[in-house]
Amino acid sequence: MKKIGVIGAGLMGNGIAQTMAMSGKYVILQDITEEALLKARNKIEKSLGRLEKAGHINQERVTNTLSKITTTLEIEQACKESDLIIEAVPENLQLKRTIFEQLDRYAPTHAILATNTSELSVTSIAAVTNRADQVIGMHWFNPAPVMKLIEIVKGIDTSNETVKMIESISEEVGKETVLVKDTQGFVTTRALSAHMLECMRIYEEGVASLEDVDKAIRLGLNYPMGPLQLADYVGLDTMLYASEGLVEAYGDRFRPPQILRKLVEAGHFGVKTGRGFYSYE
Ligand SMILES: CCCCCCCC(=O)CC(=O)SCCNC(=O)CCNC(=O)[C@H](O)C(C)(C)COP(=O)(O)OP(=O)(O)OC[C@H]1O[C@@H](n2cnc3c(N)ncnc32)[C@H](O)[C@@H]1OP(=O)(O)O
Ligand SMILES: NC(=O)C1=CN([C@@H]2O[C@H](COP(=O)(O)OP(=O)(O)OC[C@H]3O[C@@H](n4cnc5c(N)ncnc54)[C@H](O)[C@@H]3O)[C@@H](O)[C@H]2O)C=CC1
Repeated sequence: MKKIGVIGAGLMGNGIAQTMAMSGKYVILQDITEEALLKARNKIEKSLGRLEKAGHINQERVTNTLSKITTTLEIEQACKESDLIIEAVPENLQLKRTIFEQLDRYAPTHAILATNTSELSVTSIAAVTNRADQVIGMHWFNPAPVMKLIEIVKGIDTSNETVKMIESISEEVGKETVLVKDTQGFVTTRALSAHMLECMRIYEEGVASLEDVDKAIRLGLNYPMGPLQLADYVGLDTMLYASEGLVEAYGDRFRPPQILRKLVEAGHFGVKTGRGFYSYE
């Protein structure tokens, strides 16, 4: 797999594009606005700069990586020569199904179509294509260039060959993998949501301040980030979509807390909008 299409250049799309290009893949990154593409390029440059400053890569690798990434507003352009297409558009089943119809139409017949969904049904997404055996969940973690895991989700019709190819490319780009059945939330989103949503309720009930809930989990349980800080980092919009999907599958225990819903209603999605539980302005 030499050429990778990435659909959606947001938080995850730009990190996935960067990781692939750092491993020598040619990447074509697509989004619906020039602004999103520009923002993505800036984020990639910043992240590469950070890795260079920390001594992980040299200037030549930075230049080389950037030269391997092109951007486009045309989904057809991102598909037509790609061996693997990774979708990272917002967590909405209908949107993803619409995108996959187009990926199926424009991608070469050998291409694998992967979704970075956090919890939606890979099987349902695959069902709109004529190649369900070549559709798979390839669930990355934020920040994609740093986090070690890819959670591979095998839909009902995903072939073993497709699984093997995704395991192989994940390893090639320096990631470890786990293989999971296509169930709502897989392993990681189901486990993380239970923890994060409960921490939001603890804060909502006034048990401790925002800072102290985060500090308690960070220092007392040895997590790299507090749950409310992590929620801002992941994106509160994404968290709300994910928890709504989990409620449908597992019931009330994943019900989104009022505070999460209100922040999203106000347009405060976390780091990406400058405000969430914390302010970043
Ligand atoms: C209802 C719930 C629904 C949820 C559904 C959506 C979510 C999903 O589907 C799946 C997810 O992604 S869940 C989120 C997973 N991510 C995490 O948990 C991140 C937790 N935080 C961390 O690991 C570290 O704070 C972190 C690595 C971020 C930063 O590390 P530190 O705190 O130690 O800070 P630094 O010292 O600044 O960084 C450590 C090293 O990493 C490098 N780095 C960090 N960010 C980078 C980036 N964006 N690009 C490049 N390099 C980066 C940094 O340079 C540093 O390197 P060293 O100098 O070598 O240590
Ligand atoms: N935020 C996180 O920590 C993680 C998110 N995910 C999943 O990755 C996917 C994307 O999430 P984020 O990158 O956080 O969202 P985001 O909101 O940062 O980025 C989504 C991007 O998709 C673009 N987009 C919207 N409609 C589009 C279309 N029709 N065609 C092309 N691009 C379109 C948007 O303009 C935006 O740039 C979601 O399914 C999410 O659940 C998976 C792992 C971690």
